[in-house]
Amino acid sequence: MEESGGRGASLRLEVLLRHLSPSRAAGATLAPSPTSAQLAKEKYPTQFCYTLDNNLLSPEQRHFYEENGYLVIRNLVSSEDIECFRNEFMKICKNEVKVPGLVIMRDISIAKSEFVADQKAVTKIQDFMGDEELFRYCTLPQILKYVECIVGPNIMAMHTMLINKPPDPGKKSSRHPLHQDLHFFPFRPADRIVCAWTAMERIDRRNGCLVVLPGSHKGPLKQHDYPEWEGGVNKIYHGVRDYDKNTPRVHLVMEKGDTVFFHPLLIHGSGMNRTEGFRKAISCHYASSDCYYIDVKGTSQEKVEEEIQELARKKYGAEIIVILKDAWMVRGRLVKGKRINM
Ligand SMILES: CCCCCCCCCCCCCCCCC(=O)SCCNC(=O)CCNC(=O)[C@H](O)C(C)(C)COP(=O)(O)OP(=O)(O)OC[C@H]1O[C@@H](n2cnc3c(N)ncnc32)[C@H](O)[C@@H]1OP(=O)(O)O
Ligand SMILES: Nc1ncnc2c1ncn2[C@@H]1O[C@H](COP(=O)(O)OP(=O)(O)OP(=O)(O)O)[C@@H](O)[C@H]1O
Ligand SMILES: O=C(O)CCC(=O)C(=O)O
Ligand SMILES: [Fe+2]
Ligand SMILES: [Mg+2]
Repeated sequence: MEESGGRGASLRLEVLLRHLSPSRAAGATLAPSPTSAQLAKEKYPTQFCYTLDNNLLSPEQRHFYEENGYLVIRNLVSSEDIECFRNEFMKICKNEVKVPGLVIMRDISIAKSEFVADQKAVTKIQDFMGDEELFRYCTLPQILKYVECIVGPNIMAMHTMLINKPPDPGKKSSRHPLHQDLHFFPFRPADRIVCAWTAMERIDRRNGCLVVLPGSHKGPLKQHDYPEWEGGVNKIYHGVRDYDKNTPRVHLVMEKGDTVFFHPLLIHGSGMNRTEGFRKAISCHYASSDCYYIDVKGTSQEKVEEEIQELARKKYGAEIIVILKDAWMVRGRLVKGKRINM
């Protein structure tokens, strides 16, 4: 990285002074070194709108998220932590642990087959905020410090998932169609929402890595529908109806512990799992507690709300009228700062 001659010289002087006389170096004779936010603004003078001023992201990282809508941070979560999450997930699959509020999803190809208490039957668990061990993922300080650069100091964990993408049963149903997560969320503003997604093992094209359309977060929320896939589509796996097919797709190859932060309008999906293993990732969607709920009636999100309410009616009985806002209010958990609206 290039540094202006003046600043480089003053930094060297400061180091020298500190070396010679610590008390003098601490004095007010030298200008304070520029913050990371100041450096970013010098280097990229255009307006930032997807990130907040912070002292963590390098100017390059900040610019990358602004332009592409995602940022991969390598080796952010330790192997030890990931093994704890993996063990807890296995216990849940074996019914050794019961988690209040948990939603367990099985692949459509096995949804109607006989139940086995094994990870083979579980494609994804959602809403693990009732499991202290898994929820620890959402509170990891090294993740929250990146989240804070995007959503600010008051942070809610709104939606949690552990995805256990099964070996494809031969029908390509292990794919996740291209979508925008905001389609599922009745809160705004979108720029104060971010997903953290951590690979629990090496994930590449063979086992179905994330695929992103860089820059798509700058576009609007698009219409979503079930894709017309011959082998069937999982419940609520809506895909964007149309997108620019010429936009280059980027496959995010990630090692265990690598974490991607992405904007809720970023178009993304995942390919099929061609291996025999169950490829695992853990994720959390965060929002600023300053966000507000919107009424999705009359918008492209109306259908997804109806579909979720239909699921809730089946699960909890016909007399229950679930207000989407309330459903989110009870699931969200504060992880940093103050709880304001959410
Ligand atoms: C209180 C309200 C809150 C509701 C919470 C629901 C969450 C909503 C999603 C929010 C997502 C936001 C985050 C963005 C991320 C984007 C996504 O990942 S969206 C895609 C994920 N979608 C889901 O996970 C859907 C939510 N899943 C579920 O609700 C359930 O897993 C379920 C699919 C309804 C199945 O649950 P369950 O009731 O335990 O299952 P069964 O009783 O065995 O089956 C009921 C019925 O459903 C059929 N079925 C089961 N699995 C599938 C499947 N994968 N695909 C299609 N159909 C499935 C099953 O055959 C049964 O059918 P029947 O005809 O009634 O017999
Ligand atoms: N025919 C299709 N129609 C709609 N979406 C698709 C189609 N094929 C793949 N996708 C979606 O596009 C994204 C990336 O798919 P991609 O083609 O990169 O993966 P793949 O076909 O599983 O593997 P690869 O192309 O790397 O061999 C995924 O979200 C996938 O669900
Ligand atoms: O395949 C994955 O791990 C990610 C799926 C996804 O984008 C989602 O659940 O919202
Ligand atoms: Fe998603
Ligand atoms: Mg392909």
